Amino acid sequence: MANEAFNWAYDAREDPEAVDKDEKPISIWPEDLSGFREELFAYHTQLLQLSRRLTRIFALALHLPEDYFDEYVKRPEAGMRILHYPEQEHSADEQQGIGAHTDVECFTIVTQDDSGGLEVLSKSGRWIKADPVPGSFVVNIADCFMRQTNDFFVSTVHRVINKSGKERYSAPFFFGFDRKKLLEPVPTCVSDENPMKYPIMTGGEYYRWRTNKQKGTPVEVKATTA
Ligand SMILES: O=C(O)CCC(=O)C(=O)O
Ligand SMILES: [Fe+2]
Repeated sequence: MANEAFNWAYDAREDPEAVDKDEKPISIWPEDLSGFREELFAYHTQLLQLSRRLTRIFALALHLPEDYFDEYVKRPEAGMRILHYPEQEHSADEQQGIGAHTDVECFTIVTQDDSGGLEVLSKSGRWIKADPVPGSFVVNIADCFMRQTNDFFVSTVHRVINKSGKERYSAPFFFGFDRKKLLEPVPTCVSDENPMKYPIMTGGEYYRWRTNKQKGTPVEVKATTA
């Protein structure tokens, strides 16, 4: 086994800025683990608020008004996963914890223990260790943000190989924009010389296309023209 995980999704009841507190939650939680949901959401809510702040910093970095993404993060996507990578006997060809991939949403905040094992692909095609630094996170750009910035921000290809000889724990937080909104290019990332490279669709349409693609089911998604 390469890893085992527990996943959960955004829950309006745990979002201090929720626009619709009555939105029905979708995640299923174990009933017999006292404090499990509460403890995880205490952390999740902090990361949610940090992510909203990060979108303001990203907006400034893109030479946009600071509040440019505020409308996109009123009802954000905010899935989280706690992962356990068992101690592994590894050989050269069978050492993957998670194979090379990019994440789907806007960006991912990764909390990891001190085992190491997360690697990111550099522009020159070399794997670089994203070694854990105490008190810091790894933040990876993901595909929706790459689309919206027309490749100005590039998704980080990453993988995990647990070579530590002990168990590894991590907790990625996947932050994305409101799925109902169009993944329109931000104005500072398109021009006559640099037209939009991607068909424009909502975050929800894109997500469905991506997850079906991963399952190997070919689907047609019609691009919505802005
Ligand atoms: O375990 C990690 O450090 C990263 C996990 C990851 O890339 C993922 O779950 O998408
Ligand atoms: Fe990932």
